[in-house]
Amino acid sequence: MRYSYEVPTTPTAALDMTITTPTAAAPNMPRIALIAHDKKKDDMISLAAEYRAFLQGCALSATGTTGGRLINELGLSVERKHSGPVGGDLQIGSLLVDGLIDCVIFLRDPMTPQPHEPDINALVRACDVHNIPCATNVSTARLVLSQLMGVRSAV
Ligand SMILES: O=C(CO)COP(=O)(O)O
Repeated sequence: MRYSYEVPTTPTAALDMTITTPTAAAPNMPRIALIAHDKKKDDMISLAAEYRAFLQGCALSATGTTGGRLINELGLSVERKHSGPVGGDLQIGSLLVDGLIDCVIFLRDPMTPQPHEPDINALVRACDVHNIPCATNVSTARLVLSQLMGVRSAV
């Protein structure tokens, strides 16, 4: 099977290398990573729109393309890492291992092979190793975000 993602021959020209710096998280501010595969990006935008008011009060990190859409379409403030296929998942994993992520919303596409499957597995494994909630579908994401919202409004 051929993957649809092709590594560009001139990386700086073809890859969006605009990486944003970390959002300073206030104490008790939930730090959430948002990642979606291409066929799940519309779902991510709908989900984030639904929880936009809450997410505006969170420190958000995202892989490149997902982050770009969250910024451009919803006006959210997002620390944007590289795109997933070129290491963005690993960058999110690194934040997580350093204790800088409280929750991962990772809308994976189970129907499409990904060229960076090992990176995806590494991130999900890191969530399990470090006992970080990882929602991989919209229903679970709603449960996790609603729970975080409830905890936050109870503080
Ligand atoms: O590939 C991804 C996750 O594995 C997502 O990366 P993008 O947000 O850059 O599309």
